[in-house]
Amino acid sequence: MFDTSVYRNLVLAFLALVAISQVYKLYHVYSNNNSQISALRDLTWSDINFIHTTDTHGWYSGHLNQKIYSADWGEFISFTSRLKEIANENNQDLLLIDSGDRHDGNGLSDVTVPNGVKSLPIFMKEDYDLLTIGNHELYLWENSRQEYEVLIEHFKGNYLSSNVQFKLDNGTFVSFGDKFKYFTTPNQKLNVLSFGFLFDFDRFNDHSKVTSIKEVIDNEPWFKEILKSYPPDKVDLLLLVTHVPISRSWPELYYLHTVLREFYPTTKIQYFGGHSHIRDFIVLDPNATALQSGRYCETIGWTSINLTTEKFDDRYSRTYIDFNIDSFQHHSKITTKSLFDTERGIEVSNLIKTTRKELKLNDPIGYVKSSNYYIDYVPITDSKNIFHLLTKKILPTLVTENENITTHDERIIIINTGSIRYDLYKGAYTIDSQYIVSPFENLWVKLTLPKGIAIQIAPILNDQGYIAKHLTPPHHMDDAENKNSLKRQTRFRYPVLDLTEADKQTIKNSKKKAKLTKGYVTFDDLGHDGDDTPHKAVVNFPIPNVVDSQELKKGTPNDELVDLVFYDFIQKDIFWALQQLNYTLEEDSNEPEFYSKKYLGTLLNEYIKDKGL
Ligand SMILES: O=c1ccn([C@@H]2O[C@H](COP(=O)(O)O)[C@@H](O)[C@H]2O)c(=O)[nH]1
Ligand SMILES: [Zn+2]
Ligand SMILES: [Zn+2]
Repeated sequence: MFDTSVYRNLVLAFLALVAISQVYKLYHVYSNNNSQISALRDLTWSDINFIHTTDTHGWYSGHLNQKIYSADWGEFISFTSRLKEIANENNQDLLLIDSGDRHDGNGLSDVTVPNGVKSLPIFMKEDYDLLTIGNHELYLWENSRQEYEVLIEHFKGNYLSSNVQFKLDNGTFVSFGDKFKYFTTPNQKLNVLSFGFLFDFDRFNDHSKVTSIKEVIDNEPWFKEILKSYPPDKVDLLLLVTHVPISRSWPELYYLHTVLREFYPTTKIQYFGGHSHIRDFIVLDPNATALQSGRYCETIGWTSINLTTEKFDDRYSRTYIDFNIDSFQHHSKITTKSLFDTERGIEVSNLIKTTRKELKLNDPIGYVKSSNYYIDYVPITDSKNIFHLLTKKILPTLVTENENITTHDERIIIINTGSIRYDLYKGAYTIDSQYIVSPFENLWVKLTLPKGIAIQIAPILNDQGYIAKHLTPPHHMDDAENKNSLKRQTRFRYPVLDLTEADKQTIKNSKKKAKLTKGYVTFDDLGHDGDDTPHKAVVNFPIPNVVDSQELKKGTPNDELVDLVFYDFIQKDIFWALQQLNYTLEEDSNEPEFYSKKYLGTLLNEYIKDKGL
């Protein structure tokens, strides 16, 4: 017989559990006293608030061996959902924005053909309000097609591109997404006019086209017509979602700004930038600022605007949020992980796990035992520098796959340092590590040159006079031109040249706090309190545009013929250097010959698998 009192007790016990869990939830949601995360700097909320990502390059699994960037895309989705809840409760607006470059740099995005097939559906689980295209969506046609057919289809009117076009099968060029968007924000009912721009990129595939911002403004009547049809009384805020560095040394946004100010003398303007992979915030004038939010899911950018205050100091805030769960929970004010996670966030985290398994991203190929190898935390000549490793050990293992070419006893191999994207960490080396270090599967090509000429190519490409923006690692782009504003650089540079006394004190203090983790210490136009987590600054040593591996014999004459091997990606630059040397190639050898398709990532794999590091 069924005993009703047992049933009643069970129901009561269940109800009691529900009640306890609700109280527990309320306590954790509203208490913010967790000592582990209380050292963080809080976000400043205002009328309108923004979460900005840029240059994610497929890092949706998070950084598996760096705790400070270890959250995954599912956790990011939970984070933004929690922030949206806060915004709605307070009748404020929160918009999510992405500035492009969504693949090339991680196994999750790059191991598939075409790359992005598995990672973009993960990226797309985030509800972006506005997004735009980066140059990495334009190197290869299949990536542009994917962008056009999958992303734009999914994000519909939120995908903005005012200066990039896609060529349809019938040969007509159409905009990548929409050229502009005029909308009203859900809570504050602000009228927003927005555009999407890419920097003046000239290496797009032949199914796409980039028109420079200047050309759009000067030669395409549609742009000014839009500005005229939305006069200042119809626009509370202009949003420029761009894949353009916001630095003052990059003129494109400043040209755009001058023109916008002719039409909107005092309207609030907010720029979002990308491409140079740094944290930065710039004040263009009292009513216009620009935010750039780093790279590789290391940073989430936050900015907020108070639209009514008279005081400039209260008008803007910006925060660079470290991509980890402590930061996310701190800013969401939810200290318990299980209460922080949303159903959708958990689903996406699970999707990442199963995709990684399917793509075998965690399977070890070999082990890096001896040391970490850094891009710029140690000087280029240090044995722990990755370029030292590549030029001394890895590149010499390259052999030609072309039986039909004549090779010579001596050889120089040149790589652009920008082709190496991240440090190589001690521990299991996987297919993921391969793409993290070296994602670009470019072809090796060869020229035959007199030794005296070949040895001068790398020094010419590294000469201060040659600002090879497309060769340099992205976050070093500003260095050459920005010598006078080193203190505004995203991390402390070495040597630090022109710091003020206050800056020096900050460095001293940050070094004193031994417990701080190493990471970004950002100097921007609002000071140096922008990083949500105070860090111990890391030192970044200078890196040249290119490095070379020289297999040369001592004493051979300068007119001895040698092989100069390089990626086809830098062919134009090699030819430019030859021109500087007044060297003319023989007519029958003025096209580089195919040398090998075994790109650097594969060479690194084979080396680690066979010999170990
Ligand atoms: O095939 C390629 C494509 C690109 N690179 C390097 O990447 C940067 C651009 O990276 P962003 O993320 O857009 O800043 C470019 O300057 C090259 O250094 C490459 O080496 N090979
Ligand atoms: Zn990028
Ligand atoms: Zn870019």
